[in-house]
Amino acid sequence: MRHVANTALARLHGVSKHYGPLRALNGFDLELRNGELLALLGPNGAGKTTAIGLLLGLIRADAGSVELFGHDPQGIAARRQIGVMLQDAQLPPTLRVGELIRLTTSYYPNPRSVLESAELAGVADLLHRPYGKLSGGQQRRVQFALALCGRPRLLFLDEPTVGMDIDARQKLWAAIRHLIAEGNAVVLTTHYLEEAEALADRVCVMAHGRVISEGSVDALRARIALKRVWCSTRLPLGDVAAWPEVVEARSDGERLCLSTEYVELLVRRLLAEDITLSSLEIRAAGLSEVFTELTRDAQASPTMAEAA
Ligand SMILES: Nc1ncnc2c1ncn2[C@@H]1O[C@H](COP(=O)(O)OP(=O)(O)OP(=O)(O)O)[C@@H](O)[C@H]1O
Repeated sequence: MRHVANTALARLHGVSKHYGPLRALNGFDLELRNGELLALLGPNGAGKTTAIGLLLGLIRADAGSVELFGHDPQGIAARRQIGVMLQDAQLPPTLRVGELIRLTTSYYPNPRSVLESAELAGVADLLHRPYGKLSGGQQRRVQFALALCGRPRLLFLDEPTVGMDIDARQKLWAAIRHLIAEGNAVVLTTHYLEEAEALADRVCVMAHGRVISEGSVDALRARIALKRVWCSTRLPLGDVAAWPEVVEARSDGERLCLSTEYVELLVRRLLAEDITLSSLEIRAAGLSEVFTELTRDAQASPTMAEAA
């Protein structure tokens, strides 16, 4: 992992945000640090976009403090140091890609050239095309070019690879890595767990407006000590599921998948009780399984605040 300077570029502290009776953020804390990629994960409605909207000064918090480069996020000095790619970007459809990039660079004091921006985002071949005539994935790449063209110190990417095919996604990941290597910071929201695994220095899992876990991808995975033991066995699923070593048991039709904290004990017992046991495989939990387990408890929490 890269060395990441521990300097906060932006901060949400004790932030709450309501939409009517709905509490989107609830005493939420977040710090964005220099030179790091932070992935914000969480199920739909967790509050990721709301957190970004606050940092961008698009909405105001009901309580708590919000800082962007030490200032109010609505100040122009702070805004000139950020690049943004939101989910609901609305851009003039008749403008050509090159014109859009040129217009956006004009807001920044030290922008990249139009060509450099377009090349980094993989849209150099689209410069003369009207934005409205592009495919959804191409439009997302143009939005990425607009986010990076101002040479921002901090980029906000809200689900940047939605609608992109695998090739486009890989290219965008490479471009994001390039920006990080240049020393920029990125905050990324995503539903693609492999995206967080591929890019993130730090992962913050949100559910119901709160942080439920924060750390490196590895640390996150280590939080769930459970291992998965896969095997083909003639032992009935119901019997194995009742063993004290087994937390959860399921079958994919061919093999059993057993979740356990006690791998050695479980494997010993399996082999002792079924000498024909085969296709044995032990796996650590993937981030997607960790994510599901972390959010499961939070799902039970209420989303509606008491009427104010
Ligand atoms: N302008 C709004 N008016 C009313 N409710 C809103 C508004 N914006 C967001 N919400 C609600 O606030 C909660 C948090 O929404 P938010 O968009 O921040 O979640 P998210 O984690 O970004 O979700 P997703 O992954 O679906 O993009 C949701 O319940 C959402 O319906």
